[in-house]
Amino acid sequence: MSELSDQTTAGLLPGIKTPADLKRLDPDQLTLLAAEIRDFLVAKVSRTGGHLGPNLGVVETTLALHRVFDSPRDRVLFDTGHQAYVHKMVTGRQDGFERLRQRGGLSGYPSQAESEHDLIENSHASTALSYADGISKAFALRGEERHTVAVVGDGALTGGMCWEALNNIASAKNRLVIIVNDNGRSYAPTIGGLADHLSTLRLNPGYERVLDLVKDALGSTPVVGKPVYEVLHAVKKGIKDAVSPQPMFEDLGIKYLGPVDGHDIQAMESALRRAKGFNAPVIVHAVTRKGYGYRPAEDDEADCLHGPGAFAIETGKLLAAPSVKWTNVFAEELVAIADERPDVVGITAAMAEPTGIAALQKKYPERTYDVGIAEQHAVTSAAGLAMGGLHPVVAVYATFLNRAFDQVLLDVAMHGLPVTIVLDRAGITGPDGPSHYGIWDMSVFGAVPGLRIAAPRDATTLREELREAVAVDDGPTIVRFPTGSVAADLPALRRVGPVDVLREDDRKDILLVAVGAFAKLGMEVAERVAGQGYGVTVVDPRWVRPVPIELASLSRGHRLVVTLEDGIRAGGVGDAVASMLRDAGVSVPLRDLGVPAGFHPHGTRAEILTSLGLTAQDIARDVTEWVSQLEEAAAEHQPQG
Ligand SMILES: Cc1ncc(C[n+]2csc(CCOP(=O)(O)OP(=O)(O)O)c2C)c(N)n1
Ligand SMILES: CC(=O)[C@@H](O)[C@H](O)COP(=O)(O)O
Ligand SMILES: [Mg+2]
Repeated sequence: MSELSDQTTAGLLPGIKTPADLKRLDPDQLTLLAAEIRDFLVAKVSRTGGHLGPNLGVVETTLALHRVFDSPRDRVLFDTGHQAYVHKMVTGRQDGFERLRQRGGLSGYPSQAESEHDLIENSHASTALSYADGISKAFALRGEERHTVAVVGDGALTGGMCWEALNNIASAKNRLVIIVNDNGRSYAPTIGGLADHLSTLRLNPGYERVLDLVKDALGSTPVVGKPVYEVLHAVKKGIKDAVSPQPMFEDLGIKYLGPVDGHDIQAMESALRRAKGFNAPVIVHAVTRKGYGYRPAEDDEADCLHGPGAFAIETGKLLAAPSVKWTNVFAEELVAIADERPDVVGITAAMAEPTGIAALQKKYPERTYDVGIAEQHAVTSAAGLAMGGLHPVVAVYATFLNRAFDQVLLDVAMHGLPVTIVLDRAGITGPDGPSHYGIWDMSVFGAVPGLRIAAPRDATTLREELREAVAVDDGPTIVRFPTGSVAADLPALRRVGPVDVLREDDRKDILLVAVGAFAKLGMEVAERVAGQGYGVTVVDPRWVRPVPIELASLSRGHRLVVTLEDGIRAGGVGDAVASMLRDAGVSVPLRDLGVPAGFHPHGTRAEILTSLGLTAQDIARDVTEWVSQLEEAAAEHQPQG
C-alpha cells in the first residue's frame, strides 16, 4: 500500500502537500480526494466566506491539470483567480484556509508571496490569456520546453482581452493549453454569442443525461461526501472526451478538444495529456457545474453561491442579518427614476445582482443590457445608446471601471454624451484585496474634461445625487459609493451651491471637507477636535469633481482646511481643492487626507482604513497637531515688544 493509502482512514487530503502527491493516487483515491476537497471547501468557506461556487466547480479540473503538468516548471494561470482555492489546497496551503481573505491570512486570489505556484494576483477578469501568450512566447524564445496552462472561465471569456490574446496565440503557435471552465455562468448565466456557441458544444446529448444523473443522485443529501463519491463512480464510464473539429476556434488556428466532462478526472486527464502532446495552442473545453456537489450552491438561482459571506452548512443561508446596502438604495431609486424616465436604460457587465441592476432588469427587461464581463464595451455601447437618444446608467464596481478610462474620456466625455456611471464598491473594500480597491476613480476620472463626479454621504444624498446625475444631458456623470451597509442619514444645516454644511463654528479654526461616506468620519473627527477647544466646520461637497467653487468662500478666513476622501490622495479631491483655492486666491493652509496610492493588502475595510491612519482618533490627533503648529508659527511671527 502506498504511504498515501495508509491515510485513507484519516482522509487523503492532509497528505497532499504538493502536486507530486497527486500523481501517486489511483482513480478511486482521486475520486475520494475530490469528495474530501468539497467537504473541506464547504466547511472552511462556510466560516470565512469566499468564492465557494466557482471552486466547487473546478475540483476535478484542478486535480487533473496538476497531475498532467509540472507546476511551477509549467506555469498554471487562473482567470479569474477566485477559482484557485483547490490549486492552493494542493500546493501546500490547506492550513491557510482558517484565515482565508482575512488580514494577514490567505489571499482569496493567487499570491506570489504565498507560493511559487502562483502568478496572476490581479482579480480582474479576462487577462490570463494575454499573460499566457507572453509567457509561452518567452519560453519559446528562451528555448525552454515548458508548458503554459490557463484556466479561463466562460464568463472571463466574454472579455475583449481574451480575443485579442487568442488572435495572437493562434499566430504565435507556441505550446499553450487553454482550459475553458465552462459552467455556463458568470454570476448569472453567461450571456452573448460566445456563451451560446459554447452551449451548443456542451449540449451533446450525452452531457444532459450524465449531468441529470449526477443531480438526481445528489438529491438525497444537502452536504457533499459519500453520495458524490458514488455518483462520480457511476459517471466514470460516462462521457469520454471527444475530439471534434470546432470551426470557431479551429479557424482561428487553435485546436479544440471537447466538450469534456470537467467532473470526470480521467476524462480530463486524458484530454489534457492529448493537449499537452500537441505542443501547440489548444483549447480543452471542460463542461462543469458551478457549485457542483453542494446542493444549496447548485440550487442557488442567483449565483450558485458565487461569493457568500459566512453561511449555515445545512442550508447555505447567510449567517449575517440582512442590512440595507448602498446597492439596495441605488437599485430602488434607479427603478423609481426609470418609472418616470422612459429614456433611462441600465447596463451591467455580468453583475446585475451585485450592482443592483437586477431590480431594473426585473421590471424593465427590455431596458436593461447585460454585456458580459466587458466594461470597455459597456461604456462605449452606452455612448451609442446616448447617441440614440437614451440616458444609460452603467453600474460597475469602481475598480472595474479603471480598464475603461479611454472609453469614458474619448467615447463619452469628448462627445458630451449623457451617460451616468454608478460605481459601487468605491474606496477600500477589504477581503478581495488590492485589485478590488475602488480608490482610483476620483483621481483618474477627475481628470476627464466635462465629467462630473458625485459622492453621496448617505441614502438620502445617494437618491438626490443619482437624480441630479441622470438630469445632466451634456456630459457624463459618475455617482460613487462604498461597499456594505448604507450610512445613517446625516442632515445638513444649510446648502451653499452644491455643498452641504453639516457642522458650523464661527471661530473658523478648521474647515473639514469630508467626501462621500467619509462625512460620518469627518463629523466624528470634528467632535474630537472641538473637544480640544478648536472651532470646526464640516462640509460635504456632494459633487467632488470638478470641485465646487463655493469651497473657496467657505474656506476663506479659516486657519486650516483639511480634506478627507476614500480615494487616493494623488490627484484626488484634496489636490483639486488646493488647486482651486490657489486659483481663487484663497491662501489657507490645506492638508489632504486619503488613501496613499499603493497596492494595499486584503483585510476588512475597517482594518485597512485603520492601518492607513484613517480613523477618527488618528485624524483628530493629526488635525490638532497641525493647527497647534500653525499657532506656534503665528506666535513666532508676532512683532516682539
Ligand atoms: C473585469 C472584471 N469585471 C468583473 C469582475 C467580477 N467577477 C468576478 S468573478 C465573475 C464571474 C466570472 O465568471 P467565470 O469566468 O465564468 O468564472 P466562474 O465564477 O463561473 O467560475 C465576475 C463578473 C471581475 N473579476 N473582473
Ligand atoms: C471575484 C470578484 O470579482 C467578485 O466575485 C468579488 O469578489 C465580489 O465582491 P463583493 O463581495 O464585494 O460583491
Ligand atoms: Mg463561469
